[in-house]
Amino acid sequence: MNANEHEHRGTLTQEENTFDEPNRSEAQLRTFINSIPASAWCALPDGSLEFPNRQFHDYTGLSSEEVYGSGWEAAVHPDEIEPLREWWRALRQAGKSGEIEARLRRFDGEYRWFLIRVAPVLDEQSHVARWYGINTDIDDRKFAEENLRQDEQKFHTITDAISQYVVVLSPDGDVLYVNRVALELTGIEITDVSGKGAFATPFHPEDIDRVQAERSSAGLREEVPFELEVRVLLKGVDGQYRWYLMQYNPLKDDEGRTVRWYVTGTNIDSRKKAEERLHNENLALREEIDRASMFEEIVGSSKPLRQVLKQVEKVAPSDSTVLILGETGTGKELIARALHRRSSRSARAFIRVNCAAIPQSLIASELFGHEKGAFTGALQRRLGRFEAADGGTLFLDEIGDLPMETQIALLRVLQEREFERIGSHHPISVDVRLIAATNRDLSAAVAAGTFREDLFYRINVFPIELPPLRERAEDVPVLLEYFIGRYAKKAGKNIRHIGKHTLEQFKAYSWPGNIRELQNVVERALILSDTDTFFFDESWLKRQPTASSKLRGTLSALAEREIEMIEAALIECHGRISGPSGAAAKLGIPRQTLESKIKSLGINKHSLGGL
Ligand SMILES: Nc1ncnc2c1ncn2[C@@H]1O[C@H](COP(=O)(O)OP(=O)(O)OP(=O)(O)O)[C@@H](O)[C@H]1O
Repeated sequence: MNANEHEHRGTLTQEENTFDEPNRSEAQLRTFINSIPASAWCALPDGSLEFPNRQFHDYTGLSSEEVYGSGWEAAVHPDEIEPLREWWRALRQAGKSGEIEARLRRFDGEYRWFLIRVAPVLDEQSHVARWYGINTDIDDRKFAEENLRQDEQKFHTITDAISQYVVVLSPDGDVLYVNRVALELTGIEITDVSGKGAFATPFHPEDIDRVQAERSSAGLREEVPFELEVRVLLKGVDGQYRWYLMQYNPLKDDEGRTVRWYVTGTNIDSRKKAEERLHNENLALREEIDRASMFEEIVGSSKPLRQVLKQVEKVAPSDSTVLILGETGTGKELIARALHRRSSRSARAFIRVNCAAIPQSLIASELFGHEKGAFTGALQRRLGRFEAADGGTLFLDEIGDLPMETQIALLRVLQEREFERIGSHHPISVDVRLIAATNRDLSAAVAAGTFREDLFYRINVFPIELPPLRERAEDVPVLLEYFIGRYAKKAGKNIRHIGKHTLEQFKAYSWPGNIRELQNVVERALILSDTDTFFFDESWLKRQPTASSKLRGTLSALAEREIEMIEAALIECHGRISGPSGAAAKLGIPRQTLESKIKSLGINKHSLGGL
């Protein structure tokens, strides 16, 4: 095919047009055209009608003389004469085939719709030699189309009056119509959402894959009603998405084929938010139940404790980040809960994360959550503790144990108040008050390069230092009484007396495990006691004169601190050294190192393990 022929694709050359071969007579051609069961005609290169067939005459009722030249225009509906002339002129100029729809008057005066199709026949010089046309009656189709259009128009008028989000889809799910309410709510134009795949324009980017999968698998393919939940970006709510329930209903034709989908959207945002809140609160309640002991009061009236409580009262109602410092078992978590309870967030979740108890590789996902498939083993999307604490308080216990990369992520949340789930690029903003606690010396960790300085300054907004029990020995009797009361009740026993000597011993003891250690001693004593006088085995406090304690006078402050930390860890881990719940893991040092330190510092691990 040469270039010229390309240009005239859809036209016939004289060689191809068997009816124009020189050896065929004009009469034969006319006979043939007359036998075509449709209005057919032939026109000269200038467009003037040369020969209309019999059906043309029969339909229009016009004679040959009347239609020759441009006389045929008499059969054209007045509204279509101008567009038809224009189209015909353009076609002749271009020398190309074309088609147009127009109403033509029947012999009885009734107009019907026709599809007029024209093709030129070219001579050897590629000039138009003739135009051949055929007019096909499409009135029934046009009528059906018009009915449908009117029906749809009526439907649109009705749906526009409905104060609900309504969208009409094609059987494939392409948007055909969006009602006024939906357009106003989303602020989008119908042109933004019409066409393939554009249905998701106002949807939350995180929901699109799921919606697409639910629509095409279960939904549109099955051709039965279905519904899904999606977040929709609404105009005028400051870039916020709202949860909508989308209900899809198919409209079927007489043969049961789906011709349209009607989708209604209902705002379910408050229900979803309430569900989320409930979920958070459930989490918090579960934590509360797990740690029922946390409902107890803060016992003690020593000056150092009163000072702490004064600070709690001052800072609790503010949204400031609080850093609680203190040795293990001094009541840091108790104080964190007291801060939450006295804040305006008290009705919302208090979420605790023990950074030391979670394997380092999982801590980021625990805090920020992850998407399904974000890493091996991430079989489900999981919300992180930050999201769970939204509106409430997040308590990061043992913050000094946070790995470096999580420290960076945490710093970002504190600065920008947003984060991404692992495996997602979509930022999530949360409203969380942070309370952190540590028994480590964070400034030393900063100096040693294991804790970020910028994060330290971020969390050290309002530090509260809990004194160790040995510095508030005057609280020991009241704490002892308090724990005896509690555990006697639990053990079904009645303790009436505490010996003077017992009290003195308790007050003199250094309590490296602080209040937790005291609590454990009382619990153990109550289990064993069978009289109404509080009795305990003195060997339980024998740590005081152990080799480690004896050495204290001569050891440097650093070694003393080390001994305290190791002893406290051993008490907490019930004397266990290795394993995930052992003292080595708790201190974040290898087992062998801990073993050799215990030996070199002369710590008696056996006397510490029993509690
Ligand atoms: N002032 C107090 N009155 C009554 N009970 C207390 C007091 N302080 C601490 N406790 C109790 O002592 C135990 C240890 O307290 P908590 O867990 O708050 O200490 P912590 O400093 O957070 O310990 P760790 O550093 O090991 O996490 C808890 O059972 C707590 O209820």
